[in-house]
Amino acid sequence: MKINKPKHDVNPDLAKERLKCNFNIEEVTNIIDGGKDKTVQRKKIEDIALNNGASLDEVPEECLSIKERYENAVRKSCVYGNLVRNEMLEITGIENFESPVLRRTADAFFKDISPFMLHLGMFVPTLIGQCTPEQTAEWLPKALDMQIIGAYAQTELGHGTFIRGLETTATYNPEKEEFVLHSPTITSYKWWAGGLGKTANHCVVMAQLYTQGKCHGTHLFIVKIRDLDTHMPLPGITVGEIGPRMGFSSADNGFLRFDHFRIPRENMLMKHAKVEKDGVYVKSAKHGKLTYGTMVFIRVTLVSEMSFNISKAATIAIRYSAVRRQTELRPNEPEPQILDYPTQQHKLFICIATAHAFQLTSCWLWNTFQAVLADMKKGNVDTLPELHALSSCLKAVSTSDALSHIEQCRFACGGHGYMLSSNLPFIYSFVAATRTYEGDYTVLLLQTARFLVKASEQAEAGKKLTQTVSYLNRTANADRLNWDNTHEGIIKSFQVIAAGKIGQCVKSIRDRTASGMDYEDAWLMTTVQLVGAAEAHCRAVLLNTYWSEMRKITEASSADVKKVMHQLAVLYLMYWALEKTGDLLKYSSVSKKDLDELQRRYEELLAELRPNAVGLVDAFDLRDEILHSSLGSYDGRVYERLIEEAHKSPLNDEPVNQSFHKYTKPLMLGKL
Ligand SMILES: CCCCCCCCCCCCCCCCCC(=O)SCCNC(=O)CCNC(=O)[C@H](O)C(C)(C)COP(=O)(O)OP(=O)(O)OC[C@H]1O[C@@H](n2cnc3c(N)ncnc32)[C@H](O)[C@@H]1OP(=O)(O)O
Ligand SMILES: Cc1cc2nc3c(=O)[nH]c(=O)nc-3n(C[C@H](O)[C@H](O)[C@H](O)COP(=O)(O)OP(=O)(O)OC[C@H]3O[C@@H](n4cnc5c(N)ncnc54)[C@H](O)[C@@H]3O)c2cc1C
Repeated sequence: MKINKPKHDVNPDLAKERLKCNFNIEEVTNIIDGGKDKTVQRKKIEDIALNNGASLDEVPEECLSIKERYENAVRKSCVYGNLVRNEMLEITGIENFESPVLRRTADAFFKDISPFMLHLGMFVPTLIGQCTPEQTAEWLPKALDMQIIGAYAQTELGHGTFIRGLETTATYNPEKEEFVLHSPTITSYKWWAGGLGKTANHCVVMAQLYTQGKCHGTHLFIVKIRDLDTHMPLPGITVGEIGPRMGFSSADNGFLRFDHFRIPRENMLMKHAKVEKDGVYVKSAKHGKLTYGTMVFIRVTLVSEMSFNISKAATIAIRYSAVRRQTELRPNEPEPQILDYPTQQHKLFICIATAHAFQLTSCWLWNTFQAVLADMKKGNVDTLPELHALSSCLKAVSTSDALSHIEQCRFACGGHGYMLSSNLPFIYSFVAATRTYEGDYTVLLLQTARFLVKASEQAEAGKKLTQTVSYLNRTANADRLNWDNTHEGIIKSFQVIAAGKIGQCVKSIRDRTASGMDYEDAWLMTTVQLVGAAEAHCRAVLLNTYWSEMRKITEASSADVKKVMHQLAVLYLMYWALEKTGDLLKYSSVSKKDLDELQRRYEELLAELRPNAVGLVDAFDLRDEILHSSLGSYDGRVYERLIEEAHKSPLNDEPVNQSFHKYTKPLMLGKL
């Protein structure tokens, strides 16, 4: 496989690691990409992006002022957006405008984030999912052609989670066939929308719909907020940027206030519910929550996004750990590579396995999502609740796990991992936001818990359950599981843990209502357990899906690739079994001896994977331009790059900073 050729000699330790690798790296890359043809397509698109303007900034993004950072990001977004519409979409096809390949190439342009991300990430998907055919024909081509740039303005200052509590109003006036958008309170300011502050000229707005004197709940509207020529906010619109935050520093998250701002009736996105010209409201015939569709879509895509982010962090930390030597093991012997420490392997190899687990699970989830969409097209919404429960817990757990694994990657790089030039802090702060946005971790797990409690009651009543909860049919009344020290045994034990926890929640709610509490309070008092039960369910789904998809996808692989893919999946099962020993002891007959044996096998597995560690991250095939890391580049020139990056600091522009003469010297001379 052609890897981007390093300009410099490869660090000798890293070169030796590559010689140790005993499987075909390209074969694993093809598995990750979803097939050989997909790898070829990805590389073609990467070449287009990377050969046309994704050059590194002369001054690192992080050394610019807030304004400069934003302006630089807009400049690069325009180059990138132009390439997407003129060249890349021709290869992926318009229907795949949000392909992970495009997302991946964007990283070569932005260390942090593009102000256009929400345009492609949420505005366009909302048009695709929420418009009538006429509205699609009107808006979508303009959006894809970047004639209009949009944002997704749902969250308000006062409410993000509780969508039904949003306060922005859209009141229909049948005489003028217009909606009047209004922000009645300070808490009704739209807040957070990416790209809204300075970049977007349109946005999708979620507002409470009033017609014929009645509120019909939240609906979506497309709103032009700025003049297309002058970019000035239109009268009735107050819009701006919300200020510096933990990450997302090169984008413009925005606020927006409406003062009786009028839009035509046709600007309500009417695929599901409608307001007729005379003001009659026609509700969605299918399901009340279809306006939440873009959120479900993004939750589904975030699982693959998490795989990508973990693979970046793991590549950086593992290559660095092969180059870095520290501490004498024995007197007068060379210091070992830090990758030789089992504690380091414990921090890092799980990251490789998790990247694979999330990638395979995300493909499976994507197929499930497509199947539900196909059902809905035929008018059948029966499969939507399961998709909502699945996408909610997988979004919550994958973002949360990614965050802690990425943090471990930073710890694994010691002090140098704290440098922005390592890119680990950028990856961390980007992923930190994913745990909150598109549905907070706890809130989404509680959504899954609602579904699980109902499923458990149905299982109790002898009803046959759908696929992802069918284990409840087998395990609902099971006592402690007989521990079975096989891979399938571990997966089954996670299903029993989940079933046990869900059953315990149902019991707690029943006990509380029996003692006089109303259902809402009984539910509230049980929410700590409910979150735990939903997490346990998600672990069972992840373990089962990773294991079965890995076996399917490697059926035709070479023996060496089969072996290493199998080892990673076993590592994942064992890691989680050891993380959850308390649960295993509670819900299965596992003994101390069994757990000691599991620990020993886990440690042996780390040692078996050790020679392939660099090969495994090379298989992620992340080009240096995408990694943006002084510690993780293919050639391993870690120390040279750290020094080169240090020299780029604007503080090194002159030998003496003016503050010395202005402040420090007067202080030294007692003249302050
Ligand atoms: C140039 C660069 C190029 C880059 C390339 C592109 C890269 C793309 C990458 C992606 C980047 C994306 C960046 C995104 C940034 C963040 C955007 C946001 O945060 S946006 C803001 C995101 N904000 C959030 O995510 C807010 C989170 N909050 C929520 O989602 C909801 O308010 C709620 C779910 C918590 C409750 O809702 P509520 O209305 O109070 O509902 P109730 O509790 O009353 O439940 C009633 C029934 O409804 C059911 N049901 C509910 N939902 C759904 C559903 N979706 N479906 C089906 N059913 C659903 C529920 O189960 C229940 O059923 P049952 O039990 O009765 O049978
Ligand atoms: C970087 C970033 C980008 C964003 N981009 C956008 C965007 O483009 N468009 C947009 O519309 N929004 C966007 N958001 C907003 C985001 O979707 C919300 O912040 C998110 O949905 C969480 O809502 P909240 O802020 O209201 O948190 P809150 O709901 O106030 O959460 C605060 C705490 O309360 C807890 N909590 C809340 N409700 C419950 C409950 N029912 N049960 C138990 N605990 C609960 C939560 O678990 C959390 O610990 C963005 C946010 C961030 C950080």
